[in-house]
Amino acid sequence: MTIPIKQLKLHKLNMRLKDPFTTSFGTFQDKEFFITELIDDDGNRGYGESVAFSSPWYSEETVKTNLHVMEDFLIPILKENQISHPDQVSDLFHPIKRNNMAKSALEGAAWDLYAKREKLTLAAALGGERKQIDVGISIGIQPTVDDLIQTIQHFVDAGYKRIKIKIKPGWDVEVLREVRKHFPDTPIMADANSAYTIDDIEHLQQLDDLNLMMIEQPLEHDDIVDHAKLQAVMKTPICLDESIHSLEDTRKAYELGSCKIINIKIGRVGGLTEAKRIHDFCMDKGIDVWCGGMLEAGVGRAHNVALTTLAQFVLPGDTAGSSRYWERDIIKPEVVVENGLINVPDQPGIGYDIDEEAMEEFTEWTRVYHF
Ligand SMILES: O=C(O)CCC(=O)c1ccccc1C(=O)O
Ligand SMILES: [Mg+2]
Repeated sequence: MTIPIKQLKLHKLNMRLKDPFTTSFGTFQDKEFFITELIDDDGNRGYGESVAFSSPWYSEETVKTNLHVMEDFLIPILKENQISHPDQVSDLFHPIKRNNMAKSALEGAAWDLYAKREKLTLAAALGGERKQIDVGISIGIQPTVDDLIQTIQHFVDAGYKRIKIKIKPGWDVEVLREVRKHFPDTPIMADANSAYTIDDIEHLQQLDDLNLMMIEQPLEHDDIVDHAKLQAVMKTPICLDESIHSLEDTRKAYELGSCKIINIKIGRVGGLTEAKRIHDFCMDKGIDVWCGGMLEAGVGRAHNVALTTLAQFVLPGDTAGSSRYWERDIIKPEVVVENGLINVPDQPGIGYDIDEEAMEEFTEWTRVYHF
């Protein structure tokens, strides 16, 4: 049955992180993003969240390009076409090249609306069965090694099931050696966010002694060829993040042997439909996957929780509790981690309500599009 979409609301929000978060390419303090709200004739509301950052450091998309592409191309496509299932949104957006985070912000709202209309949890609508998901945490580059050790201790005590440490040239082998000394048995991985080149092979090979779960995106964002060369000479599994935008990218990385693990981010791959396709391919080929994060507020976090219920998400992801980044989140209840687990909500759709008061506090403006 056609989903009778009546309105789309685009809310522009701005939220300050509790603490700055530093990666090899820069520091985040404020997060600006869009909440998309699709409303049907029966008054159901589906929500999505955009994940592009303000600057094109992680990928070429930004908050402003997301707005441009949504307003000038994607929203008109949604207005001109009828859909009965969110998979069709992905097909309708296909002629627009890339801009995956803009696509995902709208496709996510269509998935939530669809699930609510069908009275299914988003997890069930996607085919997920887990009732609880394992969570890990991503720790930014710290001022000193002591700060890092203390921060790790804090999150280990809180129950997080694996610790991801951001690295960059000058903050890598020595730091990780020290960390390993303090935490001999903790599942630890490193994320370089593309900070190295193939000339660093010998340097990176030193990480093989540290029993890391994996090293994430050591080389250039668009270089699956050199990642294959690196994987061939390292026993530590390589995980690709920035390099994977689609099922096609996944297939090519698999055929080249560029990685053994894939970090699936819904926004980076253009939405839940493509994320699920990548998941299914990885399941078929025996590639382990986990769900990455983009410093999301509650709506995006809820989408990540739902996706992680799929069977091949066998490794703890980066979807921490709301309080890891936010003083106050925009959903009720907030996402809570206990003993390293998040309970998957059992209400229809994303399964969390919007905290309207919090939304108002963080909303800069709202635009309404009538269908
Ligand atoms: O906790 C999160 O949401 C993920 C944190 C993280 O590692 C990250 C944060 C900003 C940009 C890129 C990345 C990444 O996964 O590479
Ligand atoms: Mg990463």
